[in-house]
Amino acid sequence: MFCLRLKRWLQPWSQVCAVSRQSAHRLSSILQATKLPPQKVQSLLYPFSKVEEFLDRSVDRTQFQLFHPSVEDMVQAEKLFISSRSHKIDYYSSAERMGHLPALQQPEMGFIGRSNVGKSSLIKALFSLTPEVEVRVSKTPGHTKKMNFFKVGKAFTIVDMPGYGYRAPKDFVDMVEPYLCQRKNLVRTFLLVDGNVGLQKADLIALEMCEEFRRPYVIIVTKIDKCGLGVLLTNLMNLQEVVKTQTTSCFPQPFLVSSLQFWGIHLLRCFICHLTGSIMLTNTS
Ligand SMILES: Nc1nc2c(ncn2[C@@H]2O[C@H](COP(=O)(O)OP(=O)(O)OP(=O)(O)O)[C@@H](O)[C@H]2O)c(=O)[nH]1
Ligand SMILES: [Mg+2]
Repeated sequence: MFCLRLKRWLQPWSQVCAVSRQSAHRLSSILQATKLPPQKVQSLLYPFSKVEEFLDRSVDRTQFQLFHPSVEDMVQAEKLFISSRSHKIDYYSSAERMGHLPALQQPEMGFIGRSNVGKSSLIKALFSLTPEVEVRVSKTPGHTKKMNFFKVGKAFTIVDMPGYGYRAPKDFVDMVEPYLCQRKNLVRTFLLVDGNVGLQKADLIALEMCEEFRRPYVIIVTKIDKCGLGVLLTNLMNLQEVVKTQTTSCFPQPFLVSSLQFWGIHLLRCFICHLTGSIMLTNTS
């Protein structure tokens, strides 16, 4: 029974992954995405819900409700990611240390993770409906050297951070730690973990740091188009065990994404809009 369900689910997974780069780009708009067959739409919009049934034994459902907004909520959220004259989305400024931080008051969302985990690519995917916003990505780890602030109208700011680990900037600790710990309008930290390799030592150190700051953070599992289902499930089970036993400030639901295939991007846009109070959810069941 388990294998049958697994097989059934594997099919849309591989099919959605098989879309070309060009047609994948069309999926960045929810109206286009919902034209796919229903099974594919589910995988694209709610990737965690699709794997959750295989993780049942490790998920403690008593503590929280899965973030599972309706498609209508996602449509509302998507509007915030489209630039207009009255709602300008743009790169705002960069900072190398606390003294350089922009004096913005609106809620901020900070993205951290190991070099090359896909932070900039994820932000680029979030802004894909406003392609004039330039977010630089690179195959070479250690590409992003400063904290880059992207202003989303008056609603919120998204902050792309340098990566930790391999080729991290020399002043990484002086730059990022005080920001994460002290920035008043930082509403959420998103800690990115590579779905293909799972939690690494450097990720556990970052997790410990987030715990120490006692500010709410959320784990995002990246590059899920790259990994087989078995690898992904193993890494997710390990992650959930760590979250359950070693964290108190971490949101229990990981967000699964592929920035190239747009898996989980619509859900994440909606979550960001929800966290920043930019939309009212119609349905959270
Ligand atoms: N297959 C796949 N590759 C991805 C995905 N996201 C990012 N990548 C690739 O991973 C590499 C690193 O991406 P970046 O977004 O620059 O990573 P980063 O975390 O910003 O890296 P630093 O700025 O160096 O810390 C690039 O070659 C991306 O194309 C994804 O969802 N799927
Ligand atoms: Mg980067």
